[in-house]
Amino acid sequence: MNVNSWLIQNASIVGRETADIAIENGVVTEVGTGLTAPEGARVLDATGLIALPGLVDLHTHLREPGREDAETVESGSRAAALGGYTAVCAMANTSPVADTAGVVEQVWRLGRDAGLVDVQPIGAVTVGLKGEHMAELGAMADSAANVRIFSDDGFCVADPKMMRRALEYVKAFDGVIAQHAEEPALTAGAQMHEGEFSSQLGLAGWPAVAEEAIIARDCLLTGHVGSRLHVCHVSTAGSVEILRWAKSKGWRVTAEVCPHHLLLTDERATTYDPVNKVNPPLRTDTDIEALRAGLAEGVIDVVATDHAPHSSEDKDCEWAAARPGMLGLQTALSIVVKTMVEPGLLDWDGVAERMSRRPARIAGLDGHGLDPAPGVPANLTLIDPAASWTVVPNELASLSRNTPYAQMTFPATVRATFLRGEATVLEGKAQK
Ligand SMILES: NC(=O)N[C@@H](CC(=O)O)C(=O)O
Ligand SMILES: [Zn+2]
Ligand SMILES: [Zn+2]
Repeated sequence: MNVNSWLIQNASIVGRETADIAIENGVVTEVGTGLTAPEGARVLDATGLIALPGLVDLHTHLREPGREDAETVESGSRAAALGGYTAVCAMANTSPVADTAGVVEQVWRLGRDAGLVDVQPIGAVTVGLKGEHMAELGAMADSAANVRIFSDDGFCVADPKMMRRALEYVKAFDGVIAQHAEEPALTAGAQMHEGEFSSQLGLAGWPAVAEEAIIARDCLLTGHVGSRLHVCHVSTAGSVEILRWAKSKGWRVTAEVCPHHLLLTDERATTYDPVNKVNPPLRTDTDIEALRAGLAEGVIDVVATDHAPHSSEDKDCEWAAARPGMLGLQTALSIVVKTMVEPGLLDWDGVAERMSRRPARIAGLDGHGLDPAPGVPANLTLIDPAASWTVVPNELASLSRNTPYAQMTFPATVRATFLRGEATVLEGKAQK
């Protein structure tokens, strides 16, 4: 038996026609009806399931090196595979920071050894994420990790001159600067969204303008320099308007929204449960509506998880002391189904576009984000759209437990995930 050869029968291909998918040695060889199994192949009955190109996450925090108690490359990879992902981009805010060829190669190797998803390291823009000196972007790009996205995520590249230089530098290899848009002078001490609830609770607010001012500035810089900007975790209605304007200029700007910003509001802070503390913070119903519309329209290109595991010592404390961030990899698809597919804002092709094809294109991940067709690497996920599930924190694959969705029931489950024909998930269970 060849572990990378399969006949997947009766799957709905990206929500369209029902067909069989034949996979030989990790590559799709045929898509059609009544196919015979390749030699040595295993057969999987996918009646009622939807086959999507494997999901690609542009924004994942694995905590290795440095905080292996919160997540390792392997545990995060497992959570990703269970969430339907075949590739994740690993943020640079590790310890040490991924600001050298050595560290990005280490993360890349750990991902390859875990073998559950392709782990594509993101490199830091500045040394130690400090915003003072540019990191060795070229050396990271030329390394075995082949870095194309650079980000100081967790922190904003606040100095406009540094941002301009970084945008200019990455043009040489068609790289992207992914910005955590937060004007630090406007968010000092901030604990949650600045609005009705922050006044009520007496917590320092994080105003929408702190995000919007940086996005507007960076769009202008990118337009001026002719480089590529990607905006991380867009969270406000005003940001969507600015992005629409920047795109109308033809500037090379892309943007992501996180599932939690499509579903949860700042009212969650009234629980004082730090599981709801995240950066940028949960916003308002008006923002949610604009983010959903922007994602449907394509002003926001992709859904990214910002999976941010934190140990209980960093989360089970009072609100002000807790680290911001929440788990995301295993719930992202279900939340997109709930917030976008069920209300009729996206169909399955739209989901494939925003969770697989576009993120793969932005990250330059060849072999990902491709619909099943002869000759394409078999990176696939099989979804049961009719099933539902309830989030039980202890059952998640992450080493951390900081999900805001405990005991919530969501539509759609991931039944199987294939990485180059190897089943990383079968019957909803991780295979290693
Ligand atoms: N989103 C968060 O609240 N936290 C992220 C950093 C970040 O994405 O800004 C983390 O690394 O924990
Ligand atoms: Zn961030
Ligand atoms: Zn992040």
